[in-house]
Amino acid sequence: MKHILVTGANGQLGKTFQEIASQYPGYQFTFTDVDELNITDADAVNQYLGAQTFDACINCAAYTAVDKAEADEDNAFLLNFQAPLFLAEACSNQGTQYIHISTDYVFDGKACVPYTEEDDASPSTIYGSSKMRGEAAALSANPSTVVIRTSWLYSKYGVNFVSRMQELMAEKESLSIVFDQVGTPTYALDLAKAILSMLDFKYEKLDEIGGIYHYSNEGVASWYDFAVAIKSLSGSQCKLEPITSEAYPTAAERPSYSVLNKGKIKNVFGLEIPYWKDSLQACIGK
Ligand SMILES: NC(=O)C1=CN([C@@H]2O[C@H](COP(=O)(O)OP(=O)(O)OC[C@H]3O[C@@H](n4cnc5c(N)ncnc54)[C@H](OP(=O)(O)O)[C@@H]3O)[C@@H](O)[C@H]2O)C=CC1
Ligand SMILES: Cc1cn([C@H]2C[C@H](O)[C@@H](COP(=O)(O)OP(=O)(O)O[C@H]3O[C@@H](C)C(=O)[C@@H](O)[C@H]3O)O2)c(=O)[nH]c1=O
Repeated sequence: MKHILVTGANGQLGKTFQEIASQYPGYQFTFTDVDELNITDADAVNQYLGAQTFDACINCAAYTAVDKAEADEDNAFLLNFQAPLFLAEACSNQGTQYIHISTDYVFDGKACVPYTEEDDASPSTIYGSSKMRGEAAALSANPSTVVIRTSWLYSKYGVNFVSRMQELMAEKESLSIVFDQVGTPTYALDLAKAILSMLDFKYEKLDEIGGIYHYSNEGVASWYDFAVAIKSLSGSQCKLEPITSEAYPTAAERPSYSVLNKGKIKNVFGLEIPYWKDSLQACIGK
């Protein structure tokens, strides 16, 4: 029986792991959030990982408020850079496989073909910079770290673009949504299952293939396209207007293109990835 520690377990990805845990009888899960294990406390992290034997630690905790981070740099870096370093070091000391989640926002968005793991990260936001530093710190302290970059995550838990759109569509007659930022939505349930199948598929060898992997759903969409699909699946009558980013100023400037190339994760782990609209239907239909 493999023992998996999930940190940040009350966030949307963490709750998704909680939802599916019973479908994986080969794994024993320990779920922690800040009250049980504050990952910004190095001593607490060392003690927690030293007190029990974990085969893997999946870190779902992060500072994810992209606009707020612009004026809250210290806290964003504490959670997204320092804390992953503490976890990666503690995992290395204990022989625990560290799985770290990162983001498409490490890219500046100037590309026009999907980003591979070899492409240079050059974030334009504090959130993206803090996540980029976190990836690098974890990999340098513990080269067997598996970093999974994902994008536009949604689920039935917490606040995300899908829940926000559904709420706004119910309140307003019309919404304006940017169409010049393009990426790929990712259903947290698909990501969680992919991570568990990675642990299962080549678990014995996982520590030999540390590095960065890209995972999102298949396909490409703008936020406007995403909103149109949410509207259609939710049966909303709200009018949606496509606008440019210039017409929707935000504290953090999002990448205009952040599609991830998933060739590596599919080749190494033999993953089959669902198309984003099918997964959206699976989420909203639930
Ligand atoms: N959301 C998205 O669209 C995307 C997310 N990602 C990445 O995916 C991962 C999961 O994101 P998501 O599930 O959306 O994140 P959430 O923001 O939903 O969840 C993060 C969780 O971490 C908890 N947390 C905060 N501080 C600490 C701490 N010091 N110690 C332990 N736990 C803490 C939060 O608690 P509290 O709420 O009380 O602060 C929350 O429960 C992150 O690494 C994120 O960067 C990547 C791409 C897209
Ligand atoms: C609510 C709203 C947003 N938007 C725009 C703003 C922004 O450019 C885009 C997305 O909005 P959000 O702020 O909801 O999403 P954002 O917080 O940028 O989402 C990001 O979160 C982090 C954690 C990640 O790692 C990324 O992969 C990505 O998922 O939609 C509109 O155009 N109209 C609207 O009414």
